[in-house]
Amino acid sequence: MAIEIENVTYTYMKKTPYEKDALKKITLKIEKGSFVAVAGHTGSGKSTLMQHLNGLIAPSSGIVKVDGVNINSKGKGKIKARRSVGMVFQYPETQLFEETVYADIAFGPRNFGLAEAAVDKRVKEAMAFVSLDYAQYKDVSPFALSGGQMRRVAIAGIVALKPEYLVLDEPTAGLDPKAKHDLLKNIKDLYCEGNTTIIMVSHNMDDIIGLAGRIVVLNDGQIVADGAPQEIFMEKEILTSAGLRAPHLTQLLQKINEKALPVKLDCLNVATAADAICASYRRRKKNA
Ligand SMILES: Nc1ncnc2c1ncn2[C@@H]1O[C@H](COP(=O)(O)OP(=O)(O)OP(=O)(O)O)[C@@H](O)[C@H]1O
Repeated sequence: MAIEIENVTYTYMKKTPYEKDALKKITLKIEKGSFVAVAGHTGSGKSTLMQHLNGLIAPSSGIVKVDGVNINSKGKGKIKARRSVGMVFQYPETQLFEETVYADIAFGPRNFGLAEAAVDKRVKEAMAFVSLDYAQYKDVSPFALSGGQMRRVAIAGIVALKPEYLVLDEPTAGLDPKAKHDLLKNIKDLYCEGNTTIIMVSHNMDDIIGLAGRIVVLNDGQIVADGAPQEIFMEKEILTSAGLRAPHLTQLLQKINEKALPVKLDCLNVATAADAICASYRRRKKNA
């Protein structure tokens, strides 16, 4: 089971002076159960690629399959396959439209034909996921909330659909540090529950470091790197040309390595980095 993108090309405004090849022969397989980050500079094609995953955009050429079904074909399985991919857009709060937080989050599950008791359960779970108190916020207008709270309502609306594949297009953009920290933690918890494959767009390697098991780097509509975070963070040239930087932890280890001690650079958290520094320091002392 996977999302498979095969030789996908997408051109905006074809046959006009503004024609733009946003994706150029992209081939990518996202296995069910994985957490994949998609990174790249602004305009590299990340959002365009994400919108292909649930059929919002059909490729100019190439194929997108979800669990083996071509989601742009005329076949029967297409709607079910598309529904298994939930999409949280960049600035999803612009898509809120109902009169209360409850109604907004309940809209999708109701539309899927769930009974009211099941809808209610989904709304409560989704609000807990985004850390919005049910009793306090359920009857509030989404438009009376802060930007960060509106974002959480919009994300809850997608989470309530329990998609098998959850696509998050820069979910932390514009959030304050606490809201960002909470949201990333909740995304991690959701992934750890084990039922959701996550594809998350981010410019920020510090957001990605503790989450994704794989990073795909886009540059000018093409995949320029694809691998485990430890491998990608070492690719200084590729990252720089894609307008990205290694996470602060990796940069710190690189500096220590250049200036003081030979340390392992592929540490993904502070605890393993501290162990690597201490081990190297002990070796040096022993050999002195
Ligand atoms: N509706 C559109 N019409 C014409 N060109 C577009 C349209 N949407 C995107 N583009 C162009 O396609 C290219 C890829 O855009 P896309 O939004 O996919 O990039 P991105 O990597 O998601 O950028 P960002 O990080 O700023 O969201 C850019 O050059 C952009 O200007």
